Amino acid sequence: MIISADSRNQAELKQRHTVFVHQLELFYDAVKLTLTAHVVNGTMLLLFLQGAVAQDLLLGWYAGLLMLLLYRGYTLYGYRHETDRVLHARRWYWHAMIGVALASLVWGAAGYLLFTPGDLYHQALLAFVIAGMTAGGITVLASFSEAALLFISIVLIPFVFRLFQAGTEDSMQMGALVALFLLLLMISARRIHQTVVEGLNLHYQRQQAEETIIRQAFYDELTELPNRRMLQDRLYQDVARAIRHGVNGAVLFLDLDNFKHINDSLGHSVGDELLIKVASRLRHHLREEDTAARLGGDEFVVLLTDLEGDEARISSRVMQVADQVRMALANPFEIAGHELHVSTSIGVAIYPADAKNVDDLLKHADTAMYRAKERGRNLVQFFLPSMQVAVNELLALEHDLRKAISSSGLLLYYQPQVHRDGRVFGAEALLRWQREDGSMVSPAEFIPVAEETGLIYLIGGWVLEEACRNLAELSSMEAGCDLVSIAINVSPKQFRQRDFAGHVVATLKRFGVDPGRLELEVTESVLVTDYQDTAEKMRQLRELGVRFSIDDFGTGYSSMAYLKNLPLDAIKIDQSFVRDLTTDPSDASIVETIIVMSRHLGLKVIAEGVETEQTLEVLKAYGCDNYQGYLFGRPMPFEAFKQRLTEESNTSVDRGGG
Ligand SMILES: Nc1nc2c(ncn2[C@@H]2O[C@H](COP(=O)(O)O[C@H]3[C@@H](O)[C@H](n4cnc5c(=O)[nH]c(N)nc54)O[C@@H]3COP(=O)(O)O)[C@@H](O)[C@H]2O)c(=O)[nH]1
Repeated sequence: MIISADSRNQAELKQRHTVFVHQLELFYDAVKLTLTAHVVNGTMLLLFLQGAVAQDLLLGWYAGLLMLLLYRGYTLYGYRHETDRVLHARRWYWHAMIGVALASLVWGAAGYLLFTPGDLYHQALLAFVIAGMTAGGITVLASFSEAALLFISIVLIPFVFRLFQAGTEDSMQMGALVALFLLLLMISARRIHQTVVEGLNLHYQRQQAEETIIRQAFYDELTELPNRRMLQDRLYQDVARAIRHGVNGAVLFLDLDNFKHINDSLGHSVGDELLIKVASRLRHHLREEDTAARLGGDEFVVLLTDLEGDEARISSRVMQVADQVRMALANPFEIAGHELHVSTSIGVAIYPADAKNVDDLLKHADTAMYRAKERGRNLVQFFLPSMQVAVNELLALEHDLRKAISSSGLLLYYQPQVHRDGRVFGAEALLRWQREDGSMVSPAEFIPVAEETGLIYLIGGWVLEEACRNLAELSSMEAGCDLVSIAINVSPKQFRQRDFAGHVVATLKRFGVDPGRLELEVTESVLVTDYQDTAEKMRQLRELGVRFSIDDFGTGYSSMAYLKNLPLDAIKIDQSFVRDLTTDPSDASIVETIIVMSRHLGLKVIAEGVETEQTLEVLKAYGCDNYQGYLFGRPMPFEAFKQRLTEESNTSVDRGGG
């Protein structure tokens, strides 16, 4: 409330000052005309009153008039050459007022000193000239009512006084008329002044409204940098200019690597402040003719224009600027008591070489920026045509994947997990995408795309639901199947969803599934990022009975701390160690170590990718009791998996088991 009243006051003050500056402008614009009126009327008076007034007096008055003209000419010259009329407006106002006061004195003196008592003819001539001066005066002085009122009062009152003082009937009648004229002039002066000021206020408000419209349409509200529309416009013009003049330009696409983390952990106001400071550093490090724009979020674009020379020179110049910008943003930011460190990935596209079209240029620079991120962030990457091919393929994949999600193109396969005695105790649910032509796309190919595009939320939700639906169906089957559990893969992004645990619980409830039969496979990266949040979600689900296993163990961080502290049930030894177990002694010792360690920690261990009997024998010898791999069955459709369970159950009944 206080802030808005404050800013309203400031806006009013600004308006008043701007209107005042325009009033002054109008005043000085009229000075030339005023000087002409002084010369013409003064000279007429000199001629008319020749012989009727003492020569010395007349010439003395005329000399005074010329002095006045000199002063006003001098102030007009000074005002015209003033470099900051806004800042020094007050000073020029006082010069204007002094000029008006002096003019009033000169013409007031005319009415008083050049008055001819008893000579009605010359009195009328004097009245004629003075009336002309004052009537003209109220229009040219209308921008300042005080100036107009001062002028007409000081000029006319001594003249009226002399007319009444003369005492004749004619002069007194003329005095009354001039007094009436003075009154009318005062009223007119006020009205003209009001019209002028209202006009100036309206002009100011319209100008402000236009500026606001332009600002909102072409500038980013937060950072006040040009926005996407303005950038596109400038880029369009500069590409055309570059082609015409045979020069080059560069588009630098900037993305702050850890902005999302800062925004999420410290709040949006800190995030906003950071963006404002980034914008200010960008402005500071660029030449006047270059443009820094904000596209939205933490994405900025810098436009470097007029780059001349051969390809090598241009590239090295752009690299130099890009590195300067990157380093400028790498200096810590002090915001709300935090010292924030930001790194920036920059993608570069050169025009017209890389593209002549605005959209393509921005796309290419964006693609290069993504490549910089893939290469490890905090880097500058120039666009290469091969990148575009990869991007197009990726976009096509994303498009097809979206279609597959909405048209039941996704399937869930199950790969049996078996115990030492060959009994199936569970299965890993593995996603399959069957294209319309029947071909299968590997999850290894599309899960990363789904992660990148956010489609993983939809897909992960579908997998959970499908697995629960299948688990419910298994529970309703005859004896022998009800102990089987299903493990699903949970992607890091999916796990970090705010309501992930709630969603799992709701889905289990919806299908009436025992939580103890659901296992969530998470990778080591999930466990080490945002530890508190991960631990909380795991505990919440573990309390209900949901189990957790670490997938691909040994390929990531392999921190002992999380093995000890998090509610884990099983470790899955990555197939890359299992595959060469019988031939590679290092892999053999890694596998053996993991098995021994798991046993000590009270964790179940499952070996993935078991393909041969020899591998199985070694695993058994090391004490590993649970296996998954082609040796026991490839991932298969749910119906086939059910069939397998039924067959096993029958075999065990035949053998007298149960
Ligand atoms: N977030 C999700 N990720 C998923 C989901 N479904 C699968 N995936 C991940 O995709 C990756 C590739 O999976 P896939 O092609 O299905 O490969 C799995 C098995 O088929 C394969 N496997 C199993 N046994 C053997 C074997 O004996 N030899 C051999 N060469 N390959 C074998 O291993 C993959 C199992 O991987 P893992 O999850 O590490 O246990 C893979 O990373 C999946 O995780 C999903 O629904 N969500």
